[in-house]
Amino acid sequence: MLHLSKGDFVWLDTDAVLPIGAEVKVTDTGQLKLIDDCEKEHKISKKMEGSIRPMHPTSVKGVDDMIRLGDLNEAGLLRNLLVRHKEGLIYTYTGSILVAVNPYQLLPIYTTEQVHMYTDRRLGELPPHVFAIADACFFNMRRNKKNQCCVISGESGAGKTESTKLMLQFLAAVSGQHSWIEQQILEANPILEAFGNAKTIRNDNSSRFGKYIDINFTKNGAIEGARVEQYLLEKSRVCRQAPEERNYHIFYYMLMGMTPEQKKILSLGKADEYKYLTMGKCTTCEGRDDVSEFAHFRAALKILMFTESDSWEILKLLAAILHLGNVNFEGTNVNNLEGCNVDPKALEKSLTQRSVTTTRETVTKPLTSGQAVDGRDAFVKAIYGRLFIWVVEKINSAIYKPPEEDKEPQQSIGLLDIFGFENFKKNRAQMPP
Ligand SMILES: Nc1ncnc2c1ncn2[C@@H]1O[C@H](COP(=O)(O)OP(=O)(O)OP(=O)(O)O)[C@@H](O)[C@H]1O
Repeated sequence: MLHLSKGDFVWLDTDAVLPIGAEVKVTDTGQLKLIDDCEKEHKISKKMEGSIRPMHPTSVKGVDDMIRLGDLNEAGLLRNLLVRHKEGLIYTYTGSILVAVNPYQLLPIYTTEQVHMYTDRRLGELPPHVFAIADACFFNMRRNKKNQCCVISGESGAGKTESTKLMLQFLAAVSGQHSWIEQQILEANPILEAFGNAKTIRNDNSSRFGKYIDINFTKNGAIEGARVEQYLLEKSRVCRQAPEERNYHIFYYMLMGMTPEQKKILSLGKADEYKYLTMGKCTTCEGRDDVSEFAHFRAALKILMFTESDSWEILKLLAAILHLGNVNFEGTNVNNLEGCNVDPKALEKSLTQRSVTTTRETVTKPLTSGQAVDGRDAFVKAIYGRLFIWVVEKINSAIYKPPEEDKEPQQSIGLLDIFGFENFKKNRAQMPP
């Protein structure tokens, strides 16, 4: 039997998949016992002999670079993150990879002082931090004259979007210009999030698309422009949401934030009046203020050079989507053929009939109400998808400055936000072959 004394740390096999860390303590009667990392008590018995192993000293208090762990296995990595998280340390290195554990609270570690502190420092010189990674990208790009790419991955709600924004914030700060273009790049986020993020059961601000931001720098390291690429937007969300989930933020923003006059022109009411917004039986999101988010979104549109007319066209299109979602199709039976009706006539024709053109003739067939609903939803998803692409193109036209011919090639840092894996699986069908 392992000789144990008070204060020792061990790995303990339990029914769980992985061994758990435990500390040796003394009971009131002077016996030794184990308290595991989940605060569960275990009596020490002869039977346990095979299920206890000594813990390497590096795993006891944790290390800031997991390459240094003596117990370098899955349990060791997870315990290291746990120990550090309990101390409020959310960042840990594994070599040049940064692991971030979502703190779900605002920590005072992203201040201007922190930006200065992490600027021009070698990776590992200071405690692990997302700013250190951004600084390493910037430094390597400038010193080696090579483009850099940073991959930000994790499951939904892990903190990818926040980390991407923090990296952007750092790069904008160290680029040192504090110019219009930097503000424009930062303000592209609220627009992208309005159209591409939604409340899910795992994350109140879940990105439902993948994003690659390429930030271009002059040879002196000043931000010159950027380009956003989007991929695999979850279009099905526009027509359907799972319980307790919402449609894209933009719909709720506009219904809460538009003036009564604007809403009257577009015949809009409250969110709970629209089928497309109520599938998840959830139209509000605790902690999110749709009114102020809409104001921020409108301000960001102006910064990204969307005209008043652009903004109004967007709102009109979104209103049309909401109205279309409320169209009902009544099943009918004409000449023994199942069909459906809507009003007014023109809409009825386009949504309730299907035309097939052969080499010789065009045959028009009525759709059943189910087919009409599917057709309408497919149409709406296509419109929203096009709108999203258009918005991204418009953002790029404001922030992307193609390199001038006679100038040195631009250097760039790419930030790839690989969104939640379940999105990827859901949208794989939309991927090009
Ligand atoms: N560094 C951080 N500091 C404080 N809060 C954070 C941090 N990172 C994440 N959060 C919190 O966690 C929430 C979810 O994070 P985020 O949206 O970045 O996740 P995600 O990985 O992008 O998820 P998804 O794949 O669903 O888009 C944020 O809205 C924020 O409240």
